[in-house]
Amino acid sequence: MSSRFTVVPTSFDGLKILERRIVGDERGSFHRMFCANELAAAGWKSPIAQINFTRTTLRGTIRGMHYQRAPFAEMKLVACVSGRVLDVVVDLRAGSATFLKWFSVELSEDNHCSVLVPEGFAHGFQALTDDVALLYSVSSPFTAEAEGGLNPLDPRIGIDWPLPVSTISARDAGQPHVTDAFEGMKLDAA
Ligand SMILES: Cc1cn([C@H]2C[C@H](O)[C@@H](COP(=O)(O)OP(=O)(O)O[C@H]3O[C@H](C)C(=O)[C@H](O)[C@H]3O)O2)c(=O)[nH]c1=O
Repeated sequence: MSSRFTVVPTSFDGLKILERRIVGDERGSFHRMFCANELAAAGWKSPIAQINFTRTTLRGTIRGMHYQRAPFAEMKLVACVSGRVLDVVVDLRAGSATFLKWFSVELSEDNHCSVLVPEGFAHGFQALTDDVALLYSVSSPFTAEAEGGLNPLDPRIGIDWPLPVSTISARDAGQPHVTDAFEGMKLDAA
């Protein structure tokens, strides 16, 4: 069976864009959202621990930048199943050549792209249309006590959000800015 995904590497180690191949017929279309075999080859090495669905009502809303500290760090496979978002990740891996650098990709219902985010990244997005929905698989269960966050408007990270922020949670708006003391995530931390 031919591949159901085209895996596109990025300049960030382990961060991949997956283009889902659409199978269509007179009834409509079919595409695979996850495939253990193909995803293992792309770097997804763990069972799926959770699949999350979020709906965001207003264009311009930002959710993020969230991560879980080791040993609860998560891989994420993120897809937009309604509307359009700018999906953004920040590399928090201690010693990474792209430490504290950000990467963005547009995900939409129509472009059939997912982003495979390795452990050690903060993740967030901005809704580019009203009524966006994200469906994303994570490799580690939600662990509130291990949650961390970056301020999505932190000038030191410098994320270039395309729209004025329309809505942001108090929690996200109140996240601390990165200081010189921030050494990043040591993923082999016990
Ligand atoms: C992530 C998560 C949250 N929750 C609870 C915690 C809160 O009571 C409520 C909303 O959580 P939060 O405000 O963190 O939701 P988002 O702002 O959409 O956060 C998510 O969106 C950004 C973009 C991410 O990448 C993370 O996966 C995730 O943090 O759901 C759960 O019960 N289980 C979960 O797995």
